[in-house]
Amino acid sequence: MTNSPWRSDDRRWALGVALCLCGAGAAALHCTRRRRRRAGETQGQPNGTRHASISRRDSQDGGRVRRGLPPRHAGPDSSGSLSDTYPAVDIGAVLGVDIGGTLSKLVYFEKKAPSEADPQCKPSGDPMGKKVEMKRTVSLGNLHDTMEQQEALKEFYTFMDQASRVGESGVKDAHLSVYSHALGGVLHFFHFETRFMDRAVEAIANSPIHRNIQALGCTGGGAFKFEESFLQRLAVRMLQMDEMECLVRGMQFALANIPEACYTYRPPVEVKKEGAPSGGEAEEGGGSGGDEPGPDPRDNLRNKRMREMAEVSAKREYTVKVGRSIADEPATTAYPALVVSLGSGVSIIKVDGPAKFKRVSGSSIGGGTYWGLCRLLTEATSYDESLDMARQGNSDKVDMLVGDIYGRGYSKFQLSSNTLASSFGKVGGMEAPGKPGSGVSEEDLVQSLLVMITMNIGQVAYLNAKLHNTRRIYFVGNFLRHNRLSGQQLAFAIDYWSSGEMEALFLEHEGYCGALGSFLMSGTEEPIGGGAASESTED
Ligand SMILES: Nc1ncnc2c1ncn2[C@@H]1O[C@H](COP(=O)(O)OP(=O)(O)O)[C@@H](O)[C@H]1O
Ligand SMILES: CC(C)(COP(=O)(O)O)[C@@H](O)C(=O)NCCC(=O)O
Repeated sequence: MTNSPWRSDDRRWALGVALCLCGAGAAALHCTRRRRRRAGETQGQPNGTRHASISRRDSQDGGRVRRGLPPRHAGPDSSGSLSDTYPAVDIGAVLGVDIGGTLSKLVYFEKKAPSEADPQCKPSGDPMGKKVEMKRTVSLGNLHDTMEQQEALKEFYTFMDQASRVGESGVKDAHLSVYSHALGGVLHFFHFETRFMDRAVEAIANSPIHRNIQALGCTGGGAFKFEESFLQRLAVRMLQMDEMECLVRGMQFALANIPEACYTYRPPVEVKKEGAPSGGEAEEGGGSGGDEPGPDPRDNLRNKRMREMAEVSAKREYTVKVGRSIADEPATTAYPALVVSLGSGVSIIKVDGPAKFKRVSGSSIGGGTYWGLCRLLTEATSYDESLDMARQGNSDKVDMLVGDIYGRGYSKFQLSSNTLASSFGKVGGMEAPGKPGSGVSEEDLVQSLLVMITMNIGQVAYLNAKLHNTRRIYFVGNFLRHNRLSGQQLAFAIDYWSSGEMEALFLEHEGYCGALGSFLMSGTEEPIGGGAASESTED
């Protein structure tokens, strides 16, 4: 791609912010130079201590690991010049970053009285989130102590307000902003593509915001990959945190503190039976398709539920989004649960209790696979566009169905004629696939691809849930962003394969759990080593 979201907007950012902040940009440049020098000095310390030693796991304190931000070091730098004194400000505590293989996610916190913010967020008591109280308010409490801190925060929030949309890639997900009573303020969410990280770093270096950030909580692979460039270019230290732990912590916090954080999809026929929510697309479920063989008395449909689902599966209609407040259920039903992270790749985590988890499996066929193949197969210029295309396509044009092979359904094993038998299976038999006149559109291809990747993830998730005896499967990650189709498919597949024993669950803040966890954890002090939270090893 030749378009550069960051480059095209660098000037706008810097100019806008400089104008708005009455020349703060120039001060920032001066400060950047000082900080760069300072970073160089840190690296050259005689004892060879590198900045990486700031990693939170390294600083032991009486048998505990201090996870809070390291103390700010205001005062003269090594030149001894007071005029070169570093600003006695560090607002890094309001930030949490998750730098993944494809997307970089930022969560930032803005302290507000409930009356100042939309009262969207009331504490709830989801058992999956119980006892996951973060002592985050401890470090947030000091943030407004001085005028300098307040000015720095104001500057930062102004900057982020202006950055609500940066070029093609930077997006503030304003619809996800939420008030947290537990934290006493609003959580905001922002993301951009990691491939633009170098340009993002340059844009930030040329803006005033980094000068008041000395260290910030960071997770994801990029916390390691970009550590050096953050330090050298911005003099910002990354406090590295494990991505699985952040993911679980962030998710548990969201479930416990954000009402309506969790939902699933159900078939209209089922929702209607239970009482359809207002606006639900309830309608009668159809039969199993006109070309189906009649019921075979020997078939082994296990029960009525299974038969109903086979009917629904014929139409693949898990279309109704249903809020899932599981707060009133006993905590015993909340665990164990499976968390499936649909990022560039797929990670599967078994959660046994608050902050008690283990990474049990993974798959390289994930969101990155979908988006990569999509770029090869179509002209889609953005992820969102590709999903809009998928919604318009007809994957049956390229997929081979059971009916294409049997000429009917395979009733002995409850495979209806429109069950997907082979993704892209028809293409092999086409005269000139991909050529004009083949009758296959990009929309058809991308829908087939989306279903293929989704079903593969669903199957890996289901088998792991079976293996680890988990009834609930939480699907998170940005593959589910702007992507109802995959959510609906997963809800259907998990329900169908498990004969209604398991449930697929989703989060409104699906892509931000890791960044949220990194924000929350960068202010906590907790024992590690032997603690369940550090149990993030594979089987
Ligand atoms: N704007 C986008 N650009 C690229 N991929 C996107 C975008 N929005 C969602 N995605 C999907 O989300 C995936 C990345 O999910 P994410 O949870 O952020 O993982 P990671 O941490 O590996 O970046 C991509 O592989 C893609 O499938
Ligand atoms: C390496 C990762 C943990 C990185 O996380 P991501 O940026 O994809 O969210 C993930 O891509 C993954 O688990 N991949 C699959 C590795 C495996 O086969 O288990």
